[in-house]
Amino acid sequence: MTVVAYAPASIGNVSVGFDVLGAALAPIDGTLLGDRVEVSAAEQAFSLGCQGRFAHKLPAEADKNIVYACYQGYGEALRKKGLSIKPLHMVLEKNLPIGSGLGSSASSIVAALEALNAFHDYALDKDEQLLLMGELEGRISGSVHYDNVAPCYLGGIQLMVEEAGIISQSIPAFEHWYWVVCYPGISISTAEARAILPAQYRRSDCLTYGRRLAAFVHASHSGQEALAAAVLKDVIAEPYRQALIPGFAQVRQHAELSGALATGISGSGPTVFVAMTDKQQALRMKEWMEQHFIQNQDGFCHVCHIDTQGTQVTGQGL
Ligand SMILES: Nc1ncnc2c1ncn2[C@@H]1O[C@H](COP(=O)(O)OP(=O)(O)OP(=O)(O)O)[C@@H](O)[C@H]1O
Ligand SMILES: N[C@@H](CCO)C(=O)O
Repeated sequence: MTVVAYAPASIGNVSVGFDVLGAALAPIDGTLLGDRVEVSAAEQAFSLGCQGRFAHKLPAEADKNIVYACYQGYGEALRKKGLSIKPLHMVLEKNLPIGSGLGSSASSIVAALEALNAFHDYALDKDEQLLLMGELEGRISGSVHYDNVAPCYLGGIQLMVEEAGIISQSIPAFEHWYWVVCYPGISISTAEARAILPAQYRRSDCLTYGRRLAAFVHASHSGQEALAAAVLKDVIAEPYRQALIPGFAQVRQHAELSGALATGISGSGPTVFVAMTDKQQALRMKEWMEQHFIQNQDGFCHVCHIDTQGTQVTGQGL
């Protein structure tokens, strides 16, 4: 038996919701922008293979790959239920660059756990899976935050609730918005991009953050597109992180002149997103970013819609 799971890239924070808002991405040209993991039956307890465009950037030792931690964490969760993990071989197809701001580790974690769970007849329920995904993501970035794993797993735009036994719930997305996402090719460590943020914020920033996030969620539910776009702004991370991203100010300036709804940093960067409503404008923005923002051969740009499905078990071999 062989199972393959795909898990999409995601935009953490979506500017207005630091650590509590995340959106899954689907390129409009049908490209699969996310990692895939294959699980198949084997003789020995565990082995891991890696392939794909960014496999050479993964840690050399298999036990340093987050997929190995997923195997261990999943086995532990099964043991707590009186079940045991089967002997298996895993293959990670690493399609997302590491330290990109596209939820690269989250994509590996979600694809690995979804494939493992499908391989074990869905022994864990969705909440158990999401809790485990958050814990594993926390091990890499230094703190548990679900804004990549939740949209990657569940799809859509997810709001982290983390109260009353609810981890995350989806909010409506403006279906006709185009999200132009551009990875310039350099890497930024999430842990380091978190370490440069202030430990405390001014009261006025806290009030602005709460007001804009509430307004965005309200506007999304009530279909007020202009209001949603107007409040897509970040006072928590962007003022401190934008200096880490060469060319960010120029992207924003060009996007504003090109009719963009908003520009922001995807997760902890360096990927930048530009939200637009016109497809031709979005395609032109992509071309401009390819020429002016990408720094090396690792960079890429996609025009995306919001991915509504989240992770998918495709059933085919890699
Ligand atoms: N399968 C994996 N995918 C991504 N990173 C991995 C994986 N396995 C181990 N790592 C390690 O985890 C760390 C990931 O760092 P970081 O959280 O900054 O990247 P990221 O998850 O790719 O970021 P982002 O969410 O911004 O895309 C790196 O040190 C990387 O070597
Ligand atoms: N919310 C996290 C996302 C990291 O991808 C951060 O901005 O640090």
